[in-house]
Amino acid sequence: MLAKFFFNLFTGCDNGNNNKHVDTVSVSKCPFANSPSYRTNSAKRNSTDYHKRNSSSGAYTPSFTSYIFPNTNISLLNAKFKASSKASPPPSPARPTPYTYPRDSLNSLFKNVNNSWPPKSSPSTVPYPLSLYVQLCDQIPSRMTSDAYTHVEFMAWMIEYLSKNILHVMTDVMNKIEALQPGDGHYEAMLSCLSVCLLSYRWGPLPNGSSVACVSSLQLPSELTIPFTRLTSRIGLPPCPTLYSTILCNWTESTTLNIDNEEVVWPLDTRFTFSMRDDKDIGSTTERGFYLSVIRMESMAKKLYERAATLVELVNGYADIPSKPMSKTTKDNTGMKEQKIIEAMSQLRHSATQVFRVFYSMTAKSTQSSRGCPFASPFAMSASAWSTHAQTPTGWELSGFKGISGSQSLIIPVLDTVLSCVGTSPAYLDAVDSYKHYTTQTMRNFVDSIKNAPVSLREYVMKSKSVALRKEYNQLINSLAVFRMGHRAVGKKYLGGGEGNAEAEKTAGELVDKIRKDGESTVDTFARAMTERILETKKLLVEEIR
Ligand code: HEM
Repeated sequence: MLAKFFFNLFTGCDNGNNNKHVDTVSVSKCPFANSPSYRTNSAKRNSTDYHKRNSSSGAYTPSFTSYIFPNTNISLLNAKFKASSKASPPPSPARPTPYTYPRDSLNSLFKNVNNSWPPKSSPSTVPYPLSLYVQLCDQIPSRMTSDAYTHVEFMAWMIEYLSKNILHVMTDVMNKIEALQPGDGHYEAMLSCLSVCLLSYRWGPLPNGSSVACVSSLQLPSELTIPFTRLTSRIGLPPCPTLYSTILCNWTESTTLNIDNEEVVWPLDTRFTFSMRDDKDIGSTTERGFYLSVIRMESMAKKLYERAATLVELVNGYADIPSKPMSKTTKDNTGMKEQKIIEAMSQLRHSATQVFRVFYSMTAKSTQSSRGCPFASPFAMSASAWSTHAQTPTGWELSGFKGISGSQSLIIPVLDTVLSCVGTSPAYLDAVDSYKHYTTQTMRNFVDSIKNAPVSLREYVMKSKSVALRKEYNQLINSLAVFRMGHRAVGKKYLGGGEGNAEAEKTAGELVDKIRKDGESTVDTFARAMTERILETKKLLVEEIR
Protein backbone atom coordinates (compact mmCIF):
# COMPACT_ATOMS: atom_id res chain seq x y z
CA MET A 1 0.00 0.00 0.00
CA LEU A 2 2.68 2.43 1.04
CA ALA A 3 4.86 1.23 -1.78
CA LYS A 4 2.05 1.94 -4.23
CA PHE A 5 1.63 5.42 -2.85
CA PHE A 6 5.35 5.92 -3.22
CA PHE A 7 5.32 4.65 -6.78
CA ASN A 8 2.49 7.00 -7.73
CA LEU A 9 4.31 9.95 -6.33
CA PHE A 10 7.20 9.41 -8.64
CA THR A 11 5.33 8.31 -11.73
CA GLY A 12 4.93 11.14 -14.16
CA CYS A 13 6.74 13.66 -12.04
CA ASP A 14 10.07 13.05 -13.66
CA ASN A 15 10.36 15.76 -16.29
CA GLY A 16 12.41 15.46 -19.44
CA ASN A 17 14.82 18.16 -18.42
CA ASN A 18 16.12 16.11 -15.57
CA ASN A 19 16.49 13.04 -17.69
CA LYS A 20 18.90 14.90 -19.92
CA HIS A 21 21.40 14.92 -17.10
CA VAL A 22 20.98 11.51 -15.52
CA ASP A 23 21.65 8.27 -17.31
CA THR A 24 19.34 5.46 -16.37
CA VAL A 25 20.22 1.81 -16.60
CA SER A 26 18.73 -1.08 -14.74
CA VAL A 27 20.91 -2.94 -12.32
CA SER A 28 19.73 -6.49 -12.20
CA LYS A 29 21.48 -7.36 -8.97
CA CYS A 30 20.12 -4.41 -7.10
CA PRO A 31 16.92 -5.19 -5.21
CA PHE A 32 15.76 -1.67 -5.88
CA ALA A 33 16.48 -1.78 -9.58
CA ASN A 34 12.79 -1.65 -10.45
CA SER A 35 11.99 1.16 -8.13
CA PRO A 36 11.30 4.23 -10.26
CA SER A 37 13.11 6.48 -7.85
CA TYR A 38 16.49 4.77 -8.22
CA ARG A 39 18.91 5.27 -11.04
CA THR A 40 22.44 4.21 -11.55
CA ASN A 41 24.89 5.94 -13.80
CA SER A 42 25.82 3.95 -16.89
CA ALA A 43 29.33 5.27 -16.68
CA LYS A 44 30.69 6.53 -13.42
CA ARG A 45 31.19 10.21 -13.88
CA ASN A 46 34.32 11.92 -12.91
CA SER A 47 33.37 13.62 -9.68
CA THR A 48 35.21 16.74 -10.74
CA ASP A 49 32.48 17.35 -13.35
CA TYR A 50 30.41 18.50 -10.44
CA HIS A 51 33.05 20.69 -8.99
CA LYS A 52 32.85 23.41 -11.56
CA ARG A 53 32.57 26.66 -9.74
CA ASN A 54 31.23 30.05 -10.45
CA SER A 55 34.36 31.79 -11.69
CA SER A 56 33.74 35.05 -9.88
CA SER A 57 32.78 33.88 -6.39
CA GLY A 58 34.41 30.49 -6.12
CA ALA A 59 31.16 29.14 -4.65
CA TYR A 60 28.86 26.44 -5.91
CA THR A 61 25.80 27.91 -7.49
CA PRO A 62 23.37 25.10 -8.14
CA SER A 63 19.93 26.20 -9.26
CA PHE A 64 16.99 25.43 -7.00
CA THR A 65 16.07 22.56 -9.26
CA SER A 66 19.60 21.29 -9.53
CA TYR A 67 19.87 18.38 -11.91
CA ILE A 68 21.94 16.65 -9.30
CA PHE A 69 18.85 16.55 -7.15
CA PRO A 70 16.16 16.08 -9.79
CA ASN A 71 12.85 17.57 -8.92
CA THR A 72 10.20 15.12 -7.78
CA ASN A 73 6.76 16.47 -7.33
CA ILE A 74 6.99 20.18 -6.70
CA SER A 75 8.35 21.78 -9.84
CA LEU A 76 5.46 24.24 -9.81
CA LEU A 77 6.41 25.20 -6.31
CA ASN A 78 9.92 26.07 -7.44
CA ALA A 79 8.59 28.45 -10.05
CA LYS A 80 6.26 29.93 -7.47
CA PHE A 81 9.05 30.39 -5.01
CA LYS A 82 11.36 32.01 -7.51
CA ALA A 83 8.63 34.40 -8.60
CA SER A 84 7.58 35.34 -5.10
CA SER A 85 10.93 35.46 -3.36
CA LYS A 86 12.15 39.00 -3.01
CA ALA A 87 15.30 37.91 -1.23
CA SER A 88 18.49 39.38 -2.61
CA PRO A 89 21.13 37.00 -3.98
CA PRO A 90 23.45 35.58 -1.36
CA PRO A 91 26.63 37.51 -0.71
CA SER A 92 29.61 36.00 -2.50
CA PRO A 93 32.15 34.53 -0.11
CA ALA A 94 35.08 36.88 0.26
CA ARG A 95 37.57 36.25 -2.50
CA PRO A 96 41.09 36.12 -1.16
CA THR A 97 43.23 39.00 -2.28
CA PRO A 98 46.55 38.01 -3.88
CA TYR A 99 47.79 37.01 -0.48
CA THR A 100 45.87 36.97 2.78
CA TYR A 101 47.74 36.42 6.02
CA PRO A 102 46.86 33.13 7.70
CA ARG A 103 45.78 34.99 10.84
CA ASP A 104 43.32 37.09 8.81
CA SER A 105 41.95 34.03 6.99
CA LEU A 106 41.53 32.25 10.29
CA ASN A 107 39.78 35.25 11.81
CA SER A 108 37.33 35.32 8.87
CA LEU A 109 36.76 31.59 9.26
CA PHE A 110 35.89 31.98 12.94
CA LYS A 111 33.96 35.23 12.40
CA ASN A 112 31.76 33.47 9.84
CA VAL A 113 30.71 31.00 12.53
CA ASN A 114 30.29 33.58 15.27
CA ASN A 115 33.66 32.75 16.82
CA SER A 116 32.60 29.28 17.83
CA TRP A 117 34.48 26.28 16.47
CA PRO A 118 32.98 23.89 15.62
CA PRO A 119 30.07 26.20 14.73
CA LYS A 120 27.35 26.33 17.33
CA SER A 121 24.03 24.84 16.40
CA SER A 122 20.67 25.80 17.95
CA PRO A 123 18.05 23.38 16.65
CA SER A 124 15.63 23.83 19.54
CA THR A 125 14.88 27.45 18.62
CA VAL A 126 14.63 27.35 14.82
CA PRO A 127 11.53 29.30 13.76
CA TYR A 128 8.38 27.81 12.26
CA PRO A 129 8.08 26.36 9.62
CA LEU A 130 11.74 25.25 9.76
CA SER A 131 10.92 23.56 13.06
CA LEU A 132 8.86 21.08 11.02
CA TYR A 133 12.12 19.67 9.67
CA VAL A 134 13.47 19.28 13.19
CA GLN A 135 10.32 17.36 14.13
CA LEU A 136 10.80 15.13 11.10
CA CYS A 137 14.46 14.51 11.92
CA ASP A 138 13.61 13.60 15.49
CA GLN A 139 11.39 10.78 14.26
CA ILE A 140 14.10 9.29 12.06
CA PRO A 141 16.06 7.22 14.63
CA SER A 142 13.08 5.15 15.76
CA ARG A 143 12.21 4.35 12.15
CA MET A 144 15.77 3.76 11.04
CA THR A 145 16.25 1.13 13.71
CA SER A 146 12.85 -0.52 13.39
CA ASP A 147 12.50 -3.89 11.72
CA ALA A 148 8.98 -2.88 10.75
CA TYR A 149 10.10 -0.69 7.84
CA THR A 150 11.60 -1.49 4.49
CA HIS A 151 13.61 1.18 2.76
CA VAL A 152 10.82 1.91 0.32
CA GLU A 153 8.36 2.31 3.19
CA PHE A 154 10.80 4.54 5.00
CA MET A 155 11.08 6.80 1.95
CA ALA A 156 7.31 6.79 1.50
CA TRP A 157 6.86 7.81 5.14
CA MET A 158 9.23 10.73 4.66
CA ILE A 159 7.61 11.84 1.43
CA GLU A 160 4.20 11.67 3.07
CA TYR A 161 5.39 13.81 5.99
CA LEU A 162 6.95 16.35 3.63
CA SER A 163 3.88 16.49 1.38
CA LYS A 164 1.44 16.83 4.25
CA ASN A 165 3.37 19.21 6.47
CA ILE A 166 5.88 21.13 4.44
CA LEU A 167 4.83 21.36 0.80
CA HIS A 168 2.13 23.97 1.39
CA VAL A 169 4.46 26.20 3.46
CA MET A 170 7.43 25.89 1.12
CA THR A 171 7.51 29.56 0.16
CA ASP A 172 7.64 30.47 3.82
CA VAL A 173 10.34 27.82 4.35
CA MET A 174 12.52 29.35 1.68
CA ASN A 175 12.01 32.89 2.93
CA LYS A 176 13.11 31.76 6.39
CA ILE A 177 16.06 29.92 4.89
CA GLU A 178 17.09 33.10 3.05
CA ALA A 179 16.99 35.04 6.31
CA LEU A 180 19.38 32.67 8.12
CA GLN A 181 22.99 33.76 8.44
CA PRO A 182 26.03 31.50 8.80
CA GLY A 183 26.99 31.49 12.46
CA ASP A 184 23.53 32.28 13.83
CA GLY A 185 23.04 28.71 15.06
CA HIS A 186 19.87 28.19 13.05
CA TYR A 187 21.80 28.11 9.80
CA GLU A 188 23.98 25.34 11.22
CA ALA A 189 21.01 23.51 12.77
CA MET A 190 19.23 23.40 9.42
CA LEU A 191 22.38 22.22 7.64
CA SER A 192 22.78 19.25 9.97
CA CYS A 193 19.05 18.51 10.16
CA LEU A 194 18.65 18.46 6.37
CA SER A 195 21.87 16.45 5.95
CA VAL A 196 20.61 13.77 8.32
CA CYS A 197 17.21 13.72 6.58
CA LEU A 198 18.85 13.32 3.16
CA LEU A 199 21.30 10.66 4.30
CA SER A 200 18.62 8.61 6.02
CA TYR A 201 16.39 8.88 2.94
CA ARG A 202 19.31 7.60 0.87
CA TRP A 203 20.06 4.62 3.13
CA GLY A 204 16.86 3.68 4.94
CA PRO A 205 16.62 1.41 7.98
CA LEU A 206 19.75 0.22 9.76
CA PRO A 207 21.68 -2.02 9.60
CA ASN A 208 21.92 -1.66 5.87
CA GLY A 209 24.59 -1.54 3.25
CA SER A 210 24.96 -3.89 0.36
CA SER A 211 21.30 -3.82 -0.67
CA VAL A 212 21.31 -0.09 -1.35
CA ALA A 213 25.01 0.47 -1.97
CA CYS A 214 24.54 -0.26 -5.67
CA VAL A 215 22.49 2.90 -6.09
CA SER A 216 24.51 5.73 -7.58
CA SER A 217 21.77 8.20 -8.41
CA LEU A 218 18.51 8.80 -6.65
CA GLN A 219 15.60 11.20 -6.89
CA LEU A 220 15.35 13.08 -3.64
CA PRO A 221 12.43 15.06 -2.23
CA SER A 222 12.67 18.68 -3.31
CA GLU A 223 11.37 19.84 0.06
CA LEU A 224 14.74 18.65 1.37
CA THR A 225 17.06 19.44 -1.53
CA ILE A 226 15.93 22.98 -2.31
CA PRO A 227 16.57 24.46 1.15
CA PHE A 228 19.66 22.27 1.58
CA THR A 229 21.37 23.35 -1.65
CA ARG A 230 20.51 26.95 -0.87
CA LEU A 231 22.32 26.71 2.46
CA THR A 232 25.31 24.77 1.17
CA SER A 233 25.88 26.98 -1.89
CA ARG A 234 26.09 30.13 0.25
CA ILE A 235 29.15 28.87 2.11
CA GLY A 236 30.81 27.10 -0.79
CA LEU A 237 29.88 23.52 0.14
CA PRO A 238 28.91 20.97 -2.50
CA PRO A 239 25.22 20.00 -2.75
CA CYS A 240 25.66 16.80 -0.78
CA PRO A 241 26.02 16.00 2.93
CA THR A 242 29.57 16.59 4.15
CA LEU A 243 31.51 16.25 7.39
CA TYR A 244 30.89 19.96 7.94
CA SER A 245 27.13 19.92 7.40
CA THR A 246 26.38 16.55 9.01
CA ILE A 247 28.79 16.40 11.92
CA LEU A 248 30.48 19.72 12.66
CA CYS A 249 27.16 21.59 12.65
CA ASN A 250 25.51 18.87 14.70
CA TRP A 251 26.20 19.51 18.36
CA THR A 252 24.43 21.43 21.02
CA GLU A 253 25.87 21.70 24.47
CA SER A 254 29.33 22.36 25.73
CA THR A 255 31.25 22.34 28.92
CA THR A 256 34.63 23.74 29.90
CA LEU A 257 37.20 21.28 31.12
CA ASN A 258 40.73 21.62 32.28
CA ILE A 259 42.96 19.26 30.36
CA ASP A 260 46.69 19.42 30.92
CA ASN A 261 46.23 22.86 32.48
CA GLU A 262 44.43 24.16 29.44
CA GLU A 263 40.85 25.30 29.38
CA VAL A 264 39.11 23.35 26.67
CA VAL A 265 35.52 23.60 25.57
CA TRP A 266 34.12 20.14 24.96
CA PRO A 267 31.00 19.69 22.94
CA LEU A 268 28.88 17.20 24.76
CA ASP A 269 26.37 15.82 22.40
CA THR A 270 25.33 15.32 18.82
CA ARG A 271 21.80 16.53 18.20
CA PHE A 272 20.57 14.56 15.20
CA THR A 273 21.38 10.88 14.84
CA PHE A 274 20.38 7.94 12.68
CA SER A 275 20.17 5.38 15.49
CA MET A 276 18.18 5.37 18.69
CA ARG A 277 19.95 6.57 21.78
CA ASP A 278 18.45 4.83 24.73
CA ASP A 279 17.76 1.33 23.59
CA LYS A 280 20.20 -1.54 23.86
CA ASP A 281 21.34 -1.18 20.26
CA ILE A 282 25.10 -0.90 20.34
CA GLY A 283 25.01 0.97 17.05
CA SER A 284 23.76 4.15 18.65
CA THR A 285 26.75 4.40 20.99
CA THR A 286 29.13 3.67 18.17
CA GLU A 287 27.48 6.14 15.84
CA ARG A 288 27.60 8.80 18.50
CA GLY A 289 31.22 8.00 19.33
CA PHE A 290 32.14 8.37 15.67
CA TYR A 291 30.64 11.86 15.40
CA LEU A 292 31.84 12.95 18.80
CA SER A 293 35.41 11.98 17.98
CA VAL A 294 35.32 14.35 15.00
CA ILE A 295 33.58 17.13 16.94
CA ARG A 296 35.98 16.87 19.85
CA MET A 297 39.04 16.76 17.66
CA GLU A 298 37.86 19.86 15.80
CA SER A 299 37.11 21.62 19.07
CA MET A 300 40.64 20.91 20.30
CA ALA A 301 42.06 21.90 16.92
CA LYS A 302 41.11 25.57 17.27
CA LYS A 303 44.41 26.12 19.03
CA LEU A 304 46.23 24.01 16.44
CA TYR A 305 44.97 26.33 13.67
CA GLU A 306 46.01 29.43 15.60
CA ARG A 307 49.47 28.02 16.20
CA ALA A 308 49.81 27.00 12.56
CA ALA A 309 48.96 30.57 11.53
CA THR A 310 51.49 32.01 13.97
CA LEU A 311 54.21 29.66 12.72
CA VAL A 312 53.68 30.56 9.06
CA GLU A 313 53.67 34.27 9.88
CA LEU A 314 56.86 33.96 11.91
CA VAL A 315 58.61 32.20 9.04
CA ASN A 316 57.55 34.99 6.71
CA GLY A 317 58.45 37.76 9.12
CA TYR A 318 54.83 38.95 9.51
CA ALA A 319 54.57 38.24 13.23
CA ASP A 320 56.30 40.46 15.73
CA ILE A 321 59.64 39.18 16.91
CA PRO A 322 60.84 41.50 19.69
CA SER A 323 64.55 42.17 19.34
CA LYS A 324 66.71 42.19 22.44
CA PRO A 325 67.80 45.74 23.28
CA MET A 326 71.48 44.85 23.51
CA SER A 327 71.75 42.59 20.50
CA LYS A 328 70.92 44.31 17.29
CA THR A 329 73.14 42.47 14.86
CA THR A 330 71.62 40.53 11.95
CA LYS A 331 73.06 37.35 13.42
CA ASP A 332 71.31 37.94 16.73
CA ASN A 333 68.03 38.73 15.02
CA THR A 334 68.28 35.60 12.86
CA GLY A 335 68.95 33.54 15.95
CA MET A 336 65.98 35.07 17.70
CA LYS A 337 63.71 34.41 14.74
CA GLU A 338 64.86 30.80 14.63
CA GLN A 339 64.26 30.45 18.34
CA LYS A 340 60.71 31.78 17.94
CA ILE A 341 60.05 29.39 15.06
CA ILE A 342 61.33 26.45 17.08
CA GLU A 343 59.00 27.42 19.94
CA ALA A 344 56.08 27.82 17.54
CA MET A 345 56.74 24.39 16.01
CA SER A 346 56.93 22.83 19.45
CA GLN A 347 53.60 24.43 20.41
CA LEU A 348 52.00 23.25 17.19
CA ARG A 349 53.23 19.74 17.89
CA HIS A 350 51.80 19.92 21.40
CA SER A 351 48.38 20.90 19.98
CA ALA A 352 48.56 18.14 17.38
CA THR A 353 49.32 15.59 20.09
CA GLN A 354 46.30 16.75 22.09
CA VAL A 355 44.05 16.44 19.05
CA PHE A 356 45.38 13.01 18.07
CA ARG A 357 44.93 11.78 21.63
CA VAL A 358 41.20 12.38 21.31
CA PHE A 359 41.15 10.20 18.20
CA TYR A 360 42.83 7.32 20.02
CA SER A 361 40.65 7.68 23.10
CA MET A 362 37.53 7.27 20.98
CA THR A 363 38.82 4.28 19.10
CA ALA A 364 40.63 2.34 21.83
CA LYS A 365 39.34 1.31 25.20
CA SER A 366 42.82 1.21 26.64
CA THR A 367 43.12 3.70 29.47
CA GLN A 368 46.75 4.23 28.60
CA SER A 369 46.02 5.61 25.15
CA SER A 370 43.17 7.70 26.51
CA ARG A 371 45.24 9.41 29.18
CA GLY A 372 43.99 12.93 29.75
CA CYS A 373 40.67 12.38 28.05
CA PRO A 374 37.71 12.10 30.40
CA PHE A 375 35.49 10.64 27.71
CA ALA A 376 37.66 7.64 27.06
CA SER A 377 35.58 4.53 27.08
CA PRO A 378 31.90 5.51 27.34
CA PHE A 379 31.73 6.35 23.65
CA ALA A 380 34.50 4.14 22.33
CA MET A 381 33.35 2.74 19.05
CA SER A 382 32.57 -0.90 18.51
CA ALA A 383 34.27 -2.17 15.39
CA SER A 384 31.48 -4.59 14.56
CA ALA A 385 28.80 -1.90 14.74
CA TRP A 386 30.81 0.78 12.99
CA SER A 387 30.28 -0.19 9.36
CA THR A 388 26.59 -0.89 9.76
CA HIS A 389 25.65 1.97 12.10
CA ALA A 390 28.21 4.71 11.72
CA GLN A 391 29.93 4.52 8.38
CA THR A 392 27.08 3.38 6.17
CA PRO A 393 24.52 6.09 6.94
CA THR A 394 27.12 8.78 6.32
CA GLY A 395 28.00 7.38 2.93
CA TRP A 396 26.54 9.25 -0.02
CA GLU A 397 28.11 8.17 -3.29
CA LEU A 398 25.29 9.55 -5.41
CA SER A 399 25.86 11.44 -8.66
CA GLY A 400 29.63 11.21 -8.35
CA PHE A 401 29.82 12.72 -4.87
CA LYS A 402 31.71 11.00 -2.07
CA GLY A 403 30.44 10.17 1.40
CA ILE A 404 31.67 11.72 4.62
CA SER A 405 35.29 11.15 5.59
CA GLY A 406 37.67 12.42 8.26
CA SER A 407 39.70 13.78 5.35
CA GLN A 408 37.02 16.51 5.01
CA SER A 409 38.21 17.92 8.34
CA LEU A 410 40.71 20.80 8.36
CA ILE A 411 43.13 19.20 10.80
CA ILE A 412 45.29 17.08 8.54
CA PRO A 413 45.21 19.42 5.50
CA VAL A 414 46.47 22.23 7.75
CA LEU A 415 49.37 20.13 9.07
CA ASP A 416 50.15 18.75 5.62
CA THR A 417 50.21 22.26 4.18
CA VAL A 418 52.34 23.76 6.96
CA LEU A 419 54.86 20.95 6.45
CA SER A 420 54.56 20.89 2.61
CA CYS A 421 53.55 17.23 2.81
CA VAL A 422 52.47 16.70 -0.78
CA GLY A 423 52.59 13.46 -2.75
CA THR A 424 51.47 11.57 -5.80
CA SER A 425 49.72 8.60 -4.20
CA PRO A 426 45.99 8.03 -4.85
CA ALA A 427 45.37 8.51 -1.10
CA TYR A 428 47.00 11.93 -1.27
CA LEU A 429 45.07 12.97 -4.38
CA ASP A 430 41.86 11.77 -2.78
CA ALA A 431 42.61 13.73 0.39
CA VAL A 432 43.30 16.89 -1.63
CA ASP A 433 40.01 16.37 -3.47
CA SER A 434 38.26 16.15 -0.08
CA TYR A 435 39.68 19.38 1.22
CA LYS A 436 39.18 21.25 -2.05
CA HIS A 437 35.62 20.17 -2.73
CA TYR A 438 34.02 19.14 0.56
CA THR A 439 34.92 22.00 2.90
CA THR A 440 33.55 25.54 3.17
CA GLN A 441 35.05 28.48 1.28
CA THR A 442 36.47 30.00 4.46
CA MET A 443 38.09 26.69 5.44
CA ARG A 444 39.73 26.48 2.03
CA ASN A 445 40.83 30.11 2.25
CA PHE A 446 42.68 29.33 5.45
CA VAL A 447 44.55 26.37 3.95
CA ASP A 448 45.31 28.46 0.84
CA SER A 449 46.73 31.27 2.96
CA ILE A 450 49.24 28.78 4.38
CA LYS A 451 49.96 27.24 0.99
CA ASN A 452 50.47 30.60 -0.73
CA ALA A 453 52.81 32.06 1.88
CA PRO A 454 55.88 33.42 0.09
CA VAL A 455 58.26 31.25 2.15
CA SER A 456 57.28 27.78 3.30
CA LEU A 457 58.44 26.39 6.63
CA ARG A 458 60.18 23.62 4.74
CA GLU A 459 62.16 26.03 2.54
CA TYR A 460 63.17 27.94 5.64
CA VAL A 461 64.28 24.79 7.46
CA MET A 462 66.20 23.47 4.44
CA LYS A 463 68.19 26.67 4.25
CA SER A 464 68.91 26.75 7.96
CA LYS A 465 71.93 25.20 9.59
CA SER A 466 70.30 25.23 13.02
CA VAL A 467 70.48 21.83 14.68
CA ALA A 468 67.53 22.57 16.97
CA LEU A 469 65.34 23.91 14.16
CA ARG A 470 65.86 20.85 11.99
CA LYS A 471 65.27 18.56 14.93
CA GLU A 472 61.98 20.23 15.86
CA TYR A 473 60.80 20.15 12.23
CA ASN A 474 61.50 16.42 12.13
CA GLN A 475 59.61 15.91 15.37
CA LEU A 476 56.59 17.62 13.88
CA ILE A 477 56.78 15.37 10.84
CA ASN A 478 57.10 12.34 13.06
CA SER A 479 53.93 13.23 14.95
CA LEU A 480 52.01 13.46 11.69
CA ALA A 481 53.48 10.15 10.54
CA VAL A 482 52.56 8.58 13.89
CA PHE A 483 48.97 9.83 13.51
CA ARG A 484 48.87 8.26 10.06
CA MET A 485 50.22 4.97 11.42
CA GLY A 486 47.61 5.04 14.19
CA HIS A 487 44.91 5.91 11.68
CA ARG A 488 46.00 2.98 9.52
CA ALA A 489 45.70 0.63 12.51
CA VAL A 490 42.32 2.08 13.50
CA GLY A 491 41.04 1.93 9.93
CA LYS A 492 42.10 -1.71 9.60
CA LYS A 493 40.32 -2.57 12.82
CA TYR A 494 37.08 -0.83 11.87
CA LEU A 495 36.99 -1.77 8.21
CA GLY A 496 37.62 -5.37 9.19
CA GLY A 497 34.90 -5.31 11.86
CA GLY A 498 37.48 -6.70 14.36
CA GLU A 499 37.21 -7.26 18.12
CA GLY A 500 37.85 -10.97 17.91
CA ASN A 501 34.22 -11.58 17.02
CA ALA A 502 34.50 -13.82 13.98
CA GLU A 503 30.87 -13.50 12.97
CA ALA A 504 30.78 -9.72 13.32
CA GLU A 505 34.09 -9.46 11.54
CA LYS A 506 32.82 -11.50 8.64
CA THR A 507 29.54 -9.60 8.29
CA ALA A 508 31.02 -6.16 8.64
CA GLY A 509 33.97 -7.01 6.43
CA GLU A 510 31.77 -8.38 3.67
CA LEU A 511 29.48 -5.45 3.89
CA VAL A 512 32.23 -2.91 3.50
CA ASP A 513 33.75 -4.95 0.70
CA LYS A 514 30.47 -4.82 -1.17
CA ILE A 515 30.04 -1.15 -0.57
CA ARG A 516 33.47 -0.30 -1.81
CA LYS A 517 33.54 -2.80 -4.67
CA ASP A 518 37.31 -2.87 -4.48
CA GLY A 519 37.81 -6.23 -6.04
CA GLU A 520 40.34 -6.99 -3.34
CA SER A 521 40.06 -6.98 0.43
CA THR A 522 39.07 -3.52 1.58
CA VAL A 523 41.38 -3.75 4.53
CA ASP A 524 44.35 -4.54 2.29
CA THR A 525 43.52 -1.74 -0.13
CA PHE A 526 43.19 0.72 2.71
CA ALA A 527 46.38 -0.44 4.44
CA ARG A 528 48.35 -0.15 1.19
CA ALA A 529 47.02 3.33 0.46
CA MET A 530 47.77 4.53 3.98
CA THR A 531 51.28 3.04 3.89
CA GLU A 532 52.00 5.07 0.76
CA ARG A 533 50.82 8.17 2.57
CA ILE A 534 52.99 7.38 5.61
CA LEU A 535 56.02 7.02 3.33
CA GLU A 536 55.20 10.33 1.66
CA THR A 537 55.13 11.91 5.09
CA LYS A 538 58.38 10.35 6.27
CA LYS A 539 60.13 11.43 3.07
CA LEU A 540 59.97 14.95 4.42
CA LEU A 541 62.40 14.24 7.22
CA VAL A 542 65.41 16.51 6.84
CA GLU A 543 68.98 15.60 7.59
CA GLU A 544 69.88 16.49 11.13
CA ILE A 545 73.17 18.30 11.49
CA ARG A 546 75.31 17.17 14.41
C1 HEM B 1 36.88 5.11 13.07
C2 HEM B 1 37.41 6.18 12.57
C3 HEM B 1 37.96 6.30 11.18
C4 HEM B 1 38.06 5.35 10.20
C5 HEM B 1 37.65 3.91 10.25
C6 HEM B 1 38.65 5.99 9.05
C7 HEM B 1 38.88 5.39 7.84
C8 HEM B 1 39.39 6.03 6.73
C9 HEM B 1 39.41 5.48 5.41
C10 HEM B 1 38.81 4.15 4.99
C11 HEM B 1 40.06 6.37 4.61
C12 HEM B 1 40.32 6.18 3.11
C13 HEM B 1 39.58 7.10 2.24
C14 HEM B 1 38.22 7.53 2.68
O1 HEM B 1 37.31 6.70 2.79
O2 HEM B 1 38.06 8.74 2.95
C15 HEM B 1 40.44 7.48 5.43
C16 HEM B 1 41.14 8.58 4.98
C17 HEM B 1 41.49 9.63 5.78
N1 HEM B 1 41.07 9.86 7.07
FE1 HEM B 1 40.05 8.56 8.23
N2 HEM B 1 38.93 7.29 9.36
C18 HEM B 1 38.51 7.51 10.65
C19 HEM B 1 38.57 8.70 11.34
C20 HEM B 1 39.31 9.79 10.91
C21 HEM B 1 39.48 11.00 11.66
C22 HEM B 1 38.81 11.30 12.99
C23 HEM B 1 40.31 11.81 10.92
C24 HEM B 1 40.85 13.17 11.24
C25 HEM B 1 40.15 14.18 11.58
C26 HEM B 1 40.65 11.11 9.72
C27 HEM B 1 41.45 11.61 8.73
C28 HEM B 1 41.64 11.02 7.50
C29 HEM B 1 42.47 11.57 6.47
C30 HEM B 1 43.25 12.86 6.54
C31 HEM B 1 42.39 10.69 5.38
C32 HEM B 1 43.12 10.81 4.03
C33 HEM B 1 44.41 10.00 4.05
C34 HEM B 1 45.59 10.75 4.67
O3 HEM B 1 45.85 11.90 4.32
O4 HEM B 1 46.27 10.15 5.53
N3 HEM B 1 40.02 9.90 9.74
N4 HEM B 1 40.02 7.25 6.72
